[in-house]
Parts: sequence; structure tokens; C-alpha cells
Amino acid sequence: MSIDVKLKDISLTLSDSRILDRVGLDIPAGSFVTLLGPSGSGKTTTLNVLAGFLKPDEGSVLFDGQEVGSLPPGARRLGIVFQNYAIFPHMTVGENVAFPLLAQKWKGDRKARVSEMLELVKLGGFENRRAATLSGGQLQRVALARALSPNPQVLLLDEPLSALDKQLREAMQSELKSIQREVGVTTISVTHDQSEALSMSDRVVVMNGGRIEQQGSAEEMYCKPRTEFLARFLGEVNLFEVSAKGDASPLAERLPGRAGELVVVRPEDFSIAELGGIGTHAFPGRVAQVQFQGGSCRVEAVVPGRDDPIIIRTNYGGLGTLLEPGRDITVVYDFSYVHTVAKGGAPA
Ligand SMILES: Nc1ncnc2c1ncn2[C@@H]1O[C@H](COP(=O)(O)OP(=O)(O)OP(=O)(O)O)[C@@H](O)[C@H]1O
Repeated sequence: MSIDVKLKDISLTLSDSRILDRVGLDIPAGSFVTLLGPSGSGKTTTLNVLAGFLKPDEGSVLFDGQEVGSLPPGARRLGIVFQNYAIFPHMTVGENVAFPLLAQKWKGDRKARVSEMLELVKLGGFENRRAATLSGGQLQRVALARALSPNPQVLLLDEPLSALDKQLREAMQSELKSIQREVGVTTISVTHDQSEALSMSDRVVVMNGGRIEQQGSAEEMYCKPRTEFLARFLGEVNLFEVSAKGDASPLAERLPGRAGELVVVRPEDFSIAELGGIGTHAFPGRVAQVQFQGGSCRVEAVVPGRDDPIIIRTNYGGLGTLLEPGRDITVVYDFSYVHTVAKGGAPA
């Protein structure tokens, strides 16, 4: 079963500080939503309000249109996965997965349900293994199987993959997403990991200072940030201040937009060419630093009319000696496609 979840104007003050300020979320049934934001922005608090561990001062929490604000966590039919697994080490894998079934007096065949859940997380046949003998990745699968076993109506994930190393984390991201899609349970996740948020979520919600800064699809959030805060927060970015026309800088001449706005250019939207052919879509630069990063290369280049170097992400191949500090180059970018935000973090 899949239900929609709504938070309406949730506000919460703890120890005299406003921790959540009119947080509103509308999560469609079966979708995967991730809360992202700097430390202290209110992500975990929002998850705790959804779970019922914290009661907001104002606002309402609706599951499938029904107010659940007065229901304790145990009555909200939730599955929860924490960063530190919270698996009982002295029990077998099967006992761990069966635990919520016993607690909730599951009416069906418990043994069959446990096997079904272990198959789902690719741990078929692990029923009798002691939890203490499992790897980190396996423990997190058990945690997921245990959270899903009683058929929750909402799945809450609190930094579910952050205890895993990078390679395993990336593999688990796509697996977790495909399990979520298969089960179809409405899922709300909290993470610090931007690539996790962008790759797994149907919708990304960025929080800032207890408020929702912006929400939308991963593509929208990355390509069309509405505020300077979001442009700077998500991934690397070059921001160019649009100054009054007639400015002497050769870059300012080409920037569309109004004075006071910032032009947002992601590093991968610039490319590098041999010096020469400077036109509307290109300007001169000098390579300052080059970092080879495996799949791509991060280049810092000094350009006229700007104090900070610009950041360019490019493929290594074919550029040869162009990628050497001190080289004069042409930076190519089509400024007619630009996106702008208002300076100072206010929505454009
Ligand atoms: N019980 C409490 N009393 C007072 N302040 C609290 C309490 N719980 C949390 N806070 C404060 O609320 C703010 C939001 O905390 P929260 O844990 O929700 O942020 P977060 O975005 O999840 O941060 P992190 O990414 O570091 O986990 C922080 O400034 C925190 O210090």
C-alpha cells in the first residue's frame, strides 16, 4: 500500500530557538523524497516530526489525508532505517527481520514473510546467520528488510548509507532505489550526501535555517536553482555578477540579465579550446591549476574582469598540453542559455 504524506506549516521551537519555520511538504504516494541541507538546518527534526518522536508547536502531519499528529510513532505504521543499522547482534538475521512482525502481531505466515524480505534485499537463505558475522553492507540490507517486513505505509531513512565506504555506498544507492520502486512505499530520506540525494530521489528538498529553501526534481534543483544559497550549496558553481552595462570588463559585456543578478554556470558547462576564435560564446583565460580526478579534470582558470578563478570540469582526453598551468586558452560557453539568480540568496 502506498500513501501520500503532507506536512502543513510545521513550526517548532526548542530551547527558545526556532528549529522549524512553517515547513510544508507534499509527498506523492510511492515517491522517494530526500531532505538535504547544511548541518543544523532541521532535516532530522523534520524526520522526527514525521515519525512522531517530536510534536510540532504548530501545523499538521497528514498520512493519506488523515491527521496523525496525535498518534504515537508505533501507531503510524512506519519503517525506519538508521545510519548505525540498530540490528540486534545476538539474534540471527531471520530473528531480526521477524522482530517487528512479532511486535505487531503479524497475522500471516511469519517465516514466509521473512524469506520474502531477505530475497528482496538479496540475502536469500541468510535466515540462520548470526547478525554479528555480517559486513556493513549486509547489515544495512537486514535493516532494510526488517523495516519493510511489516509492510509499513511510510519508510523513513536517516543517513542510511553514510556508514558504508564510497564504492559500497554507490552500489547500495541504486539497489535501495530499485527496492523502493519495487515495493512502492512512500519514502523520506535524510542525507548529507549530495550525490546520493541527486541520484536516488524523485524529489529533493533543500532545507536552510529551519525552512525549505527549494524543492523539486534533482535536475531542477541542480540546473535551475532559484537562490544564490542553493546555487552555491549544490555542487560546484561559478557565479558572475551582472554589472551595469558599459562596464569595461569583456565578460560583463556578454552577460545577459539585470544588474544585481548572478549568472550561474556549472563547471561542466564550460569547455576549453586553443587560444583564438574569441567570439560571443568564448572568452580568453589562463590555466592556473589542474587537478586530474579520474573520470574528469578540474581546471581553475584566470579570466579578465574577475578576481576569482573560474572552475571548469572537462574530460582529459584530447586537450593535451592545453591543460598546463600558465597556458593561454579560450573558454567556451554559450551565454545565451544562462540561468540567473538574485544576489543575496533571495528567490529570483
Ligand atoms: N532538543 C533540542 N533542543 C534545542 N535545540 C535542538 C534540539 N534538537 C535539535 N536542536 C537544534 O535544532 C537545529 C536543527 O537540528 P537538526 O538535527 O534537525 O539538523 P540537521 O539538519 O539534521 O543537522 P545534521 O545534518 O547535523 O544532522 C540545530 O541547530 C540543533 O542544534
